Amino acid sequence: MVVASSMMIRTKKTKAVGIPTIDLSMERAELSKQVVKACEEYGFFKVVNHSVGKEVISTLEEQGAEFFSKTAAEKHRAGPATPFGYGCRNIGPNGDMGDLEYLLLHTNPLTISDRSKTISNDPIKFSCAVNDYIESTRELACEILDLVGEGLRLQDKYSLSKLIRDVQSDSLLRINHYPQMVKPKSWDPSLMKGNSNSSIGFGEHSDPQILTILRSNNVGGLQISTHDGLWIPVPPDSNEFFVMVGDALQVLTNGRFTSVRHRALTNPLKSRMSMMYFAAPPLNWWITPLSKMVTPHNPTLYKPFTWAQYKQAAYSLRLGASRLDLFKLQQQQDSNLVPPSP
Ligand SMILES: C=C1C[C@]23C[C@@]1(O)CC[C@H]2[C@@]12CC[C@H](O)[C@@](C)(C(=O)O1)[C@H]2[C@@H]3C(=O)O
Ligand SMILES: O=C(O)CCC(=O)C(=O)O
Ligand SMILES: [Fe+2]
Repeated sequence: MVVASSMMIRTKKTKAVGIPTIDLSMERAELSKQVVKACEEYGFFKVVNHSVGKEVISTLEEQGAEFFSKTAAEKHRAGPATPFGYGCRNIGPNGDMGDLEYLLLHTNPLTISDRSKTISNDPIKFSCAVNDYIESTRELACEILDLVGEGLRLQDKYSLSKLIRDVQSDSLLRINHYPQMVKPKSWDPSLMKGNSNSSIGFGEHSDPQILTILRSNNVGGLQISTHDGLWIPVPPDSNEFFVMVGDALQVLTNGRFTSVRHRALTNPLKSRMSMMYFAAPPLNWWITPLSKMVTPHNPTLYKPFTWAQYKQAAYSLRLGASRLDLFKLQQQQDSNLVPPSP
């Protein structure tokens, strides 16, 4: 591992696994190498020494907490989330359920100001908190994508961040609230995990976008899945951010990076609040492997598609689906079936 440091975590199977932790203040050439390495190995890492202001984070956290403390009837005024607005237990349009409630917002400032009217008694305060947080996390996402551009030695190192800087970007902000869960007598066993007291807050999936910037309060629950199928609990850190590779970045890098599968469990003692900025391109932009990522040895793995086409596929499938399979080139899917030439 070339990562600067890592948090050592012991899973139930007592396998020690390090989650890469990357110090953004380190020297640039080494930093870009570490970012690429973490994206390749895990599709997930923690960043420290980022430039997002503490007040920007705490202001949105306060606004989120104020909203979730309202009565159910008040909260439902901001819903249902189809897909934007307030949602409770239902995730997406295809019957996925989890023990959480959430606000899902498009990052376009006009839609935020409109939505804020149903979310807060002080809509201007709410929309300012949301806009400031989006601006800061977008900058962080761009910084990381520029480091990826440098680490991969792309001709235009800004080509990835350009995808999400556009004013028409389809990026989203989500605030999830996982209430403290005391196991009731009539518990739905399908939502329980093993014999622990935790239930599934947000089921296993990968994020469809380019990059996710996640931050939570100091309550654990997030887990990532390793290549050998183990679930790794991620120790929470309310001052720092976690970065996840999404499906679109997997395609842009022609499979060199893999989008990370993850899930969130509830905590039996404390409620958890997380905030995700999902960095996405404009709807009509094409997602196709970057030319530098395609060589005779690494032929393109995916059919070209627009972000709108990918979203349509994502929303037609269940949360945990491996939706990228729909866009794999037939040649690649069937390569194992082709008999070797004589
Ligand atoms: C079940 C679903 C919820 C989701 C849309 C989908 O049909 C499949 C992808 C899901 C996901 C996961 C990451 C983000 O939380 C999200 C907003 C996204 O872009 O894709 C959700 C979607 C959602 O909750 O609407
Ligand atoms: O709440 C979390 O920690 C993760 C949620 C998540 O993965 C999502 O909203 O896509
Ligand atoms: Fe996610």
